[in-house]
Amino acid sequence: MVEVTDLSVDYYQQQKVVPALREISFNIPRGSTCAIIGPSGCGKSTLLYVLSGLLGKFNGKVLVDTEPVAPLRRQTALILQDYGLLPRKKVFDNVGLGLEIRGVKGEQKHAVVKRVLAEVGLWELQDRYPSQLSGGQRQRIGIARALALEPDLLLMDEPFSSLDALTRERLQRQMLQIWQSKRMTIVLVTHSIEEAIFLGQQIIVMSGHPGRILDIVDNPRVGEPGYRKSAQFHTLTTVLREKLVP
Ligand SMILES: Nc1ncnc2c1ncn2[C@@H]1O[C@H](COP(=O)(O)OP(=O)(O)OP(=O)(O)O)[C@@H](O)[C@H]1O
Repeated sequence: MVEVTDLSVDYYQQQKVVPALREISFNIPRGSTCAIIGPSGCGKSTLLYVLSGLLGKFNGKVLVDTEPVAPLRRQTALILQDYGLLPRKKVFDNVGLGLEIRGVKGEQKHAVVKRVLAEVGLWELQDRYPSQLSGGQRQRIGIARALALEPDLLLMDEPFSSLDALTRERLQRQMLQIWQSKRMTIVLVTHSIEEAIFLGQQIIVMSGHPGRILDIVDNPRVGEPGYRKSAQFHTLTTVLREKLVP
């Protein structure tokens, strides 16, 4: 689904080159999950922006569903850290925003918004404004808005980082259920080793700035009942910690 070959990205700041990513190569099979983890500033968000098509200036080859990555690809959804909800629009309209932009209106829009809000368990909050929601609820609304577009590629930039530990675990479980029922391809940027292991069938470990790939770890037990409490989960936590903090 995603094929990245020799990707390098530079930013330019006051005529100085800021190297962000160097010689990144990996593949993500369709319908699988991938977590990207690495130290602050190593280029994780940059990598996600490239995959979303928002950042078009790069060297190397990036294919999404066998096509060169392009902006506004219809079936790619990006969830940013701040959820991107519009404060003056009610939950219903926030969730329906992407559909509106794509020309889906009226009854059809209503049915989709209702379905995805029910999927994240928040249909009853449809008339609230974002400021009237908890952080976890806002995040679920952000997820619902992405789901409304029926993405086959869901990109998430530290989606649960600002939440308390319990809410975070609950939303991780919910994300896993959504993935198990829909089997879209998910790419998740995270600072959390636990989150990477809980959600990423493939874990891309990046070095510090400029970001290179240190290792790609296979994690096939994602989604198995009781995985978080298993010995293998804990062993992998230690392995990843040693890679990140040698
Ligand atoms: N617009 C920009 N201009 C210049 N440099 C930038 C720009 N955006 C990001 N950078 C630099 O590129 C590098 C990668 O940034 P990026 O935000 O992708 O890292 P990150 O791994 O997501 O960081 P964090 O984990 O702290 O969110 C950093 O060193 C950052 O300072």
